[in-house]
Amino acid sequence: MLLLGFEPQDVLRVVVGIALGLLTFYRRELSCNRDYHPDEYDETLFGNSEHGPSVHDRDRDTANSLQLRDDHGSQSIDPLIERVIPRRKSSSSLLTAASYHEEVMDVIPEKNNEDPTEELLESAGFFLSGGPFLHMAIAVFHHLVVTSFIGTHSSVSSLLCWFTKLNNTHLFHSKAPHQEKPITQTPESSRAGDEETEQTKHHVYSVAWNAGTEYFSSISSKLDRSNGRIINRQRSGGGISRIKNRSKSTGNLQQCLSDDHSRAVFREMVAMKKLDVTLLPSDAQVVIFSYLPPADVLAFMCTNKAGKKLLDDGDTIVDERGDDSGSVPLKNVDTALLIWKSLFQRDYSWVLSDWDIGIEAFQRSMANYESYQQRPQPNPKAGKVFRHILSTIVDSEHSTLQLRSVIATSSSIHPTTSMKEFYFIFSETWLNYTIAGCNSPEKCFIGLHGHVFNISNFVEAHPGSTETLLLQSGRDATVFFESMGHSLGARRLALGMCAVVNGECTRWNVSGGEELCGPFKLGASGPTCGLIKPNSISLDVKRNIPGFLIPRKRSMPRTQGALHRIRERLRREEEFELVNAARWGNESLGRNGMFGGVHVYYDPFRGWQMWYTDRDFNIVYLSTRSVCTK
Ligand code: HEM
Repeated sequence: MLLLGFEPQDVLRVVVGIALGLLTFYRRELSCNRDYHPDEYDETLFGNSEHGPSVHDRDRDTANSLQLRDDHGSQSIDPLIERVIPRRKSSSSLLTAASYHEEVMDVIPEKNNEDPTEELLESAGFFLSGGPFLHMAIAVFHHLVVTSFIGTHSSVSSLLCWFTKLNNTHLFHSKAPHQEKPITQTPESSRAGDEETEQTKHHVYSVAWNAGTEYFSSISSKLDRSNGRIINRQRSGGGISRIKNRSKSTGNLQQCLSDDHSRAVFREMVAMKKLDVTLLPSDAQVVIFSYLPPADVLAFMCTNKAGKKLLDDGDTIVDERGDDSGSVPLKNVDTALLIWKSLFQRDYSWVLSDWDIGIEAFQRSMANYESYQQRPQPNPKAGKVFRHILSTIVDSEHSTLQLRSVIATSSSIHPTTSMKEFYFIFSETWLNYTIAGCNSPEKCFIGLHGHVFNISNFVEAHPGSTETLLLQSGRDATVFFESMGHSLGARRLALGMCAVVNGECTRWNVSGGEELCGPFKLGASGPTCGLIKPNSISLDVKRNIPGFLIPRKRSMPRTQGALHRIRERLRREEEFELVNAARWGNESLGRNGMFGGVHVYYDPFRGWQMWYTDRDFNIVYLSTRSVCTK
């Protein structure tokens, strides 16, 4: 070795390397050759390899059964139910919730309850199995050869290079930063007829895109720094853990804005002319804001007067429309309305145009349109907002509703005068509005923690009785669900029935991965805001992670941030409407005239409504106003 030009310490390294390799091989033989005996499991439940499927087979079966989907796109849980419930029922007539729970918990593979010692052994086994050692040995060998034959300088760079390569392997995997492609063409620009207009528009959108990108990348870096400061202060016991807890799915920016320093940073950025979005043309502003989650739009609005003026359409709407054509001239005052309209279109409109349950709800809203039209018009501004909302829904790509005539002749049936307000009211009320009356065994939908679940295939197999579920379905039942203390198995079972996911009520970071939120998430329909179709790609990866949609254990209902004022107002109104509706139900229908009780919900197009199931199991919808004025 010395003759070949190797230094003594290099020789020593090689010897140590070989010794480690041998030790690894020996240790692996000793420790990793263990196997579990099937006796360790309860054979009465699982059988053994001779008499029944092994636990691994069962896990695989369960995973497969959870993947099955029915014709309507929701996952079918039949195989799981068939295997678990009837078997129990036949073996013992007394099916208690506890035994069912045990069985569901056993059948559904629980990944997170592995013995920590096993985990430790496993990782030690991996370390000693030679995986990392091989990379290291190659790097050292490369280093030695290059040191001896090429020279010290190039050797150092080659070693660095090797370690960089190592960094990119699965052992030290680091994700590339999120990068967006510049906009090349927009739907609007493709529609434009003449070339010149198209070029101008294209230019405007490029300017908008670049301004937006620059704007938000600078926010990101500043937030990164202020995040760093927050973490440091937390480490040094800076007593602001409250702020950390406040992080919502869209809350990075908001979270940082809770910090005085970050708020100042943000204000400073807005004050810099170069990054001032308020100075851009209005269609560029619409494009930029349509890439943001609503919480950040609100945060922007709160920074200064220009931001508020740009985004608050509450007081500025003036109905400029002279004819009934439905086309509204674009004025500066309309920018806020258009921004909130584009956010509504991005986040919620598909529910009313593409989801059959939502379409039915919307058609119900429109059914009494004539009678509403005859009412005196309280506010001419409301008519304009309503027309915009309708155009959003009808313009939707896959819309099945033909409501253009309604738009052309519509007047005020919608109680709000601001698109921003409508956006937030809808985000709070969509659930009870869309699934109202869906409480029959054939069409049974239920709301849990902000999401909608299609339990039609499960309702008859529910261990807590079919009637209990039917009584609580057709509305949000989180409180009832939680008060029964459902097990983790029950929660997992529900995941497969999810029909609409509320991006704001999910925990994107449950698996410990990065949080996809705030200004970092540029993209037309960011997964963190609005409603997401359960088959969306962004969800596929995470939806089966416990805790992502429904909390793993008994918890308060999940709510979305920044809506305290609206939520509080709706809650007070709901209490009042419920009392009135119950009184009306008792007086007019009596105890036997209905199944369950009278339920109320807020129709964002018509205000408070109520529904009940009559004696013949038909759903009856009524306006609270119409019954209370009788
Ligand atoms: C998607 C929705 C639901 C699913 C998947 C579900 C599933 C289950 C399961 C698997 C059990 C057995 C016990 C356990 O594992 O915790 C159970 C029990 C029960 N559930 Fe549900 N459930 C749902 C919604 C509801 C709702 C909304 C109610 C309304 C009150 C309800 C009431 C009950 C009752 C009363 C029991 C029996 C509890 C006992 O005997 O201790 N469930 N449910």
